[in-house]
Amino acid sequence: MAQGRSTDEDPLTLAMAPPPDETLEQRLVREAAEAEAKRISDEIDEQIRKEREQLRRQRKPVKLLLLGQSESGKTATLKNFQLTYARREWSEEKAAWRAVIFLNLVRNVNEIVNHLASEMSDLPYHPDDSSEDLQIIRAPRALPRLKFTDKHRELRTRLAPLATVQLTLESRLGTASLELHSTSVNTAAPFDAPSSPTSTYSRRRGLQEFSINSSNGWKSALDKFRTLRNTPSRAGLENGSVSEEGGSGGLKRDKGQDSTDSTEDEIAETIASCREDIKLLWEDDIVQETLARRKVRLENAPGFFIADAERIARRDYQSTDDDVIRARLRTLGVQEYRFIFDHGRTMGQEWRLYDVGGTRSSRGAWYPYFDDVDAIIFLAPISPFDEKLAEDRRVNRLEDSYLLWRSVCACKLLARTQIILFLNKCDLLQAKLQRGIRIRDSVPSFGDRKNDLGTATRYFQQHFKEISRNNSPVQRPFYVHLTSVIDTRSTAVTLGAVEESILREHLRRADLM
Ligand SMILES: Nc1nc2c(ncn2[C@@H]2O[C@H](COP(=O)(O)OP(=O)(O)OP(=O)(O)O)[C@@H](O)[C@H]2O)c(=O)[nH]1
Ligand SMILES: [Mg+2]
Repeated sequence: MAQGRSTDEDPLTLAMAPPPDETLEQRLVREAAEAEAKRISDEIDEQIRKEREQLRRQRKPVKLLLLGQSESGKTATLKNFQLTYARREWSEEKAAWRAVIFLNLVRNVNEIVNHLASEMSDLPYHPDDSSEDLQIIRAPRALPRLKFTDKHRELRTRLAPLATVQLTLESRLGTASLELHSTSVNTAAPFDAPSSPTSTYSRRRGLQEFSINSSNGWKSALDKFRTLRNTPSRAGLENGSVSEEGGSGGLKRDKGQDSTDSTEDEIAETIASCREDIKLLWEDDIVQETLARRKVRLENAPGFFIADAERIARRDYQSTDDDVIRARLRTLGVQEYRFIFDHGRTMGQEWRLYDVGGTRSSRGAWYPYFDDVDAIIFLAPISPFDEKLAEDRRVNRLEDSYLLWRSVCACKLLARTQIILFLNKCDLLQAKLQRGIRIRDSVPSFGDRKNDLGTATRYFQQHFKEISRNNSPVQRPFYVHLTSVIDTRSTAVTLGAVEESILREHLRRADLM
């Protein structure tokens, strides 16, 4: 039976068997073809194995930490990620930002009304020294009194209800809606303190004070206003803030929801009834002169919406993408934001973004997040080269960013972590330079360089690069982007590059494990 074939062998085997009268030459050709077919089949198997492996590794979430001083644009960057890669969550959350936009608008109005009231009563004014943008402000000689009329008195009276609206919104939105105006922390990077027994104690205390808590972040602040009209039930991932109890700031209807909805409607109603007066106030020449004399530049401050009052102060106002990106609500503690990308190269991949509070007193809570993070986006706003920190008026904002950047680069735990620098608020920098503000007046080392955007960004970029080179424990590539993260289109392009670079690093790290 050695040569013979059993007649009950299956037809396929018989069909594939070499013909009994095969010549040597034919056999060689057949065997070569079979070897080639096997090679191709093995290659396909290997490809499938690799793809499976890749999928397995991709399933591990990509962890991204957003760092930078307060008002640097961390939350605005997070919103851009959401807008670009998680559109469903974005559209669910968008409506909830309406209350914040209302608060921002009402604050603009009340701030102006307060300045108007004290200028009308000739009260002495001590200007906010957070900006040194004083070169084009009034000459030292006494200026003639402004010619206020009944119109200004009436505007003040008719806009008075907005003071109550502000208080209602602040109490609803909680602590996050209030900016921090002082701190006892006087270092740029409190996570970096030497570990003496006292500092360990104070660090632990700091961590307790600022531990992640679902009840104090912007997400939970928004939850109170979240409108659930369109909220589908959410299986699987939820975005939410981490809490020690494992709670989530995700989409939950709280008991007060109905009353919240009606309060928000009433607020919209009150604001809408003031629409014409808000416009009159903002467009009034005497009011503008009052603000100029008092060195108030609302248009450069976060949450500037009064110029859009015509559109926003309406009962049926719905937040737009751009408004949400520009809305200002401070981040407290550390907010974890999870989502599965529905777009881009990493479609289907889970990302976890950590958005932190950036004031000096919040930075003590950052350290635990340095472990096991794939990448950091460090935001350094370069427009406030002539401004002071809100929480410590002695400290120049740019100087604070340099110190913070140095500590992050020098941190041993981050020695092998990819850090991507966003030199942010380039739009505001350009506006400042166009107004004739000279960098060298606040940054002497800038010297006689040209006072234009290109020269300035190159100069700042070089400075950050040197700090990284001189302080990183292990040499690391310097990734930098010039950004204005309120510009959603250009930011989407930047995030595309960032996504790719982080993913590459994520896969490389997974390979090492
Ligand atoms: N014009 C302009 N405004 C920006 C830019 N980036 C951020 N903003 C605005 O600046 C304000 C502060 O930005 P946030 O993203 O809230 O700052 P943050 O870093 O999260 O601040 P904290 O939560 O306090 O740490 C918001 O109103 C933003 O819309 C920018 O590039 N240009
Ligand atoms: Mg924030």
